[in-house]
Amino acid sequence: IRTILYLYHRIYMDYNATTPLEPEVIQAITKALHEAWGNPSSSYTAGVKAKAAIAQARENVARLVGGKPEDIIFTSGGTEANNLVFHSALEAYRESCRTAEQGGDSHHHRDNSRTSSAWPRPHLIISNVEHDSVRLTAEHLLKDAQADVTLVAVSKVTGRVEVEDVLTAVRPNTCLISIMMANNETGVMMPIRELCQRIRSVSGQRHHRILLHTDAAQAIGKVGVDARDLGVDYLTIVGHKFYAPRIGALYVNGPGSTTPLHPMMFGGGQERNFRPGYGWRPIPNAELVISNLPEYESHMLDTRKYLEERLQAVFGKERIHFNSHFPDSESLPNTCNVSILGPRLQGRKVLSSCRRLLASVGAACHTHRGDRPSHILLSCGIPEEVAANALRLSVGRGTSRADVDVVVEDLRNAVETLESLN
Ligand SMILES: Cc1ncc(COP(=O)(O)O)c(C=O)c1O
Ligand SMILES: O=C(O)CC[SeH]
Repeated sequence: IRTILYLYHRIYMDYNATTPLEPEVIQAITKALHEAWGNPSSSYTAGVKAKAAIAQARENVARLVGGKPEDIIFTSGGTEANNLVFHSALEAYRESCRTAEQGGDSHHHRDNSRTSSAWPRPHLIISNVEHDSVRLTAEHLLKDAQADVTLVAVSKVTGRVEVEDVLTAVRPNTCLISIMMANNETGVMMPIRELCQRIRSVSGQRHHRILLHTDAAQAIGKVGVDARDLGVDYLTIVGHKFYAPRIGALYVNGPGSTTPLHPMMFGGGQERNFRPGYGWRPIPNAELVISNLPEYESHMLDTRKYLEERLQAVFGKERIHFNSHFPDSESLPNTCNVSILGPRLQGRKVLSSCRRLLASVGAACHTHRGDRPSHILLSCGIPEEVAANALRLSVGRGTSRADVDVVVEDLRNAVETLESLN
């Protein structure tokens, strides 16, 4: 029975969409639910234990991203963290306008009106391959006439944002540049460190500070992430991408002092009033990544390379197009975006014909787009008929070469079935 079960259990290769909880994390959560259920503000044992669990988690997340515990603000997830960055950047811009209007006397009574019409609207710069929680936030602010927005197109040669293109987009009223650290569909990594260095080199003589944010959701747990080495002001952390609970956090370099941070909600003072309310707090899952990242990274890279070798061996190099291969770009170790060429092999059709493989054709939040090819791939210069056949295969810490063999055989059978249909 076990053999039959094994032969027919599914193989998950959609780790960029979300990850399962590590058993150790489930145990830690269960223990916390039994013992540290109190209100962290309460002085009795259950509350003291809850407060200690949060402090430990904060310390671990800070170590995970190269920050200090006081730099970590827990949120409900990456979407909230990204929205908090945009909200804070606009508030900071309005404050700098008000201060300038009052002759630079920041102690003058605050004029609570919005930025006077004398000042241009704040300007935001994002890439054209951002996650929807960045793209749609910027789109809303544009439609609501709260900000001007520039989408910097990724290079169709490298699949990544080029620093010069971002610099060219900078205006006197630019207040935020938000570029993701790694793309969730292609796995291509963006030149965040170089971008921050170049922007800071031109920021000195500006009236409006340019705040720098990277959404590191897809990078954490796969590659090393060091916010201070990158030089960002904000960095988004998403728990369910590295086997942690569905929570998020925002790294802020000195929240409310070095870097502006303005709450979107008001309440009981939690998170130093930057993000009040008792959401679920992560169990110190970050420790696993801190201790094991080199092994995780090398294992995922080995598995992905093996997957790519087997795909070419089974289908032939001429029938396989790797949509995540850009010669001059770094990419995540675990992501293989691949198209099996052929008029009947659209990605969704192939996946629905598979009996074992669980994967996606692109971002989970784009499933409403139906059979339209991914705009991310089209933005990277992938031809439409190739993008239509895309399969996003993202391996995890535990994906084995045996899993790869099963998946490639499953794909071979699916393609054979689809191509035999008249
Ligand atoms: C790149 C990226 N940013 C942000 C998010 C949103 O995070 P959350 O699902 O915690 O809101 C995700 C995943 O869903 C993501 O892949
Ligand atoms: O890329 C994914 O599937 C998660 C973000 Se929608």
